[in-house]
Amino acid sequence: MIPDSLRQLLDATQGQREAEWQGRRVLLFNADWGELAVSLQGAQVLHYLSAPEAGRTTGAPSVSGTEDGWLWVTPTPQTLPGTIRGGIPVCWPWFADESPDGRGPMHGTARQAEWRLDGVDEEDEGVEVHLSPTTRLDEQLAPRVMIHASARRLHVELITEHHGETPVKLTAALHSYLSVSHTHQCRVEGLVGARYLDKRQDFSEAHQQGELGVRGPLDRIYESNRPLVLDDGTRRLKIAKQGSDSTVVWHPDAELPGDTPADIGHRFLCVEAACTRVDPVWLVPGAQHLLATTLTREDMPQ
Ligand SMILES: O=P(O)(O)OC[C@H]1O[C@@H](O)[C@H](O)[C@@H](O)[C@@H]1O
Repeated sequence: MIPDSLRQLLDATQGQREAEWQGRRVLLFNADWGELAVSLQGAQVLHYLSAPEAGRTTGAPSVSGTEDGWLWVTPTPQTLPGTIRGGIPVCWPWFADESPDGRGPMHGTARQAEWRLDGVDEEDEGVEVHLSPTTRLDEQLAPRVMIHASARRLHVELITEHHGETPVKLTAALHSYLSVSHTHQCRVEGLVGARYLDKRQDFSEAHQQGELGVRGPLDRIYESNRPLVLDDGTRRLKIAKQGSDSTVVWHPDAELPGDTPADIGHRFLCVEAACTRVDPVWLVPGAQHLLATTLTREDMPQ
């Protein structure tokens, strides 16, 4: 689900360019393999659409589906220095309110920060984009983001390197806002039997009974590293991940945040590759951690 203003910028793009959207610098790609938009605020993917869905000829048969893309992004984000709700926010160096002193901003400082483009490697089959923050966000840890988009998949990596002297606890998330026909049509397959903490019930513990059907507000941390399928009745999106034993599933249902217009508030579901209080990473000096998410369409010919 792409805002009209971003759609217009992409339609006016041939190949690669930088533009301004909602006061942020954005990298835009409109190529034979598909479309990609990335905000330099937060190194945040805002939009991805594969070529077969856009009806382009890449050798792959075209498939039905919304031409809106796989991600949802609000058309009315907070003004700067506020953040953009949607796409794939990078939550780092902590998830939710798990900052070391408990007082840091929700989901860390990376998504608000300015990032720089370190390199773009574009080929006929797709593009690889490398980003790092323009300022130091942590005393000991340094993040990098790599985004790879091609005709059939979107892959995002968050790499954390430890350049300091003492072990550091890291929590993080790739907080994907996935575009869906309606939240209440969604089924998330692959969590059967998984233990979860229910944030809406004061982190009470439970186990997933049957496949997860979304029918109301949800804020859960599942202890799971399994690949999932999100089926919204119109497409089956496969969500795989690396370096993560927490899967967060979130939608506020009717309690929509102020930056989310009511008419599109049920057009997303967050399914997040995360490291949370369930599986914090203890990084030692010299070590690095890779958190990654890979989206493909299960119902698209490979
Ligand atoms: O509004 P934010 O800061 O983007 O957070 C949205 C949600 O993100 C989810 O990851 C959390 O589990 C929720 O508790 C939170 O409300």
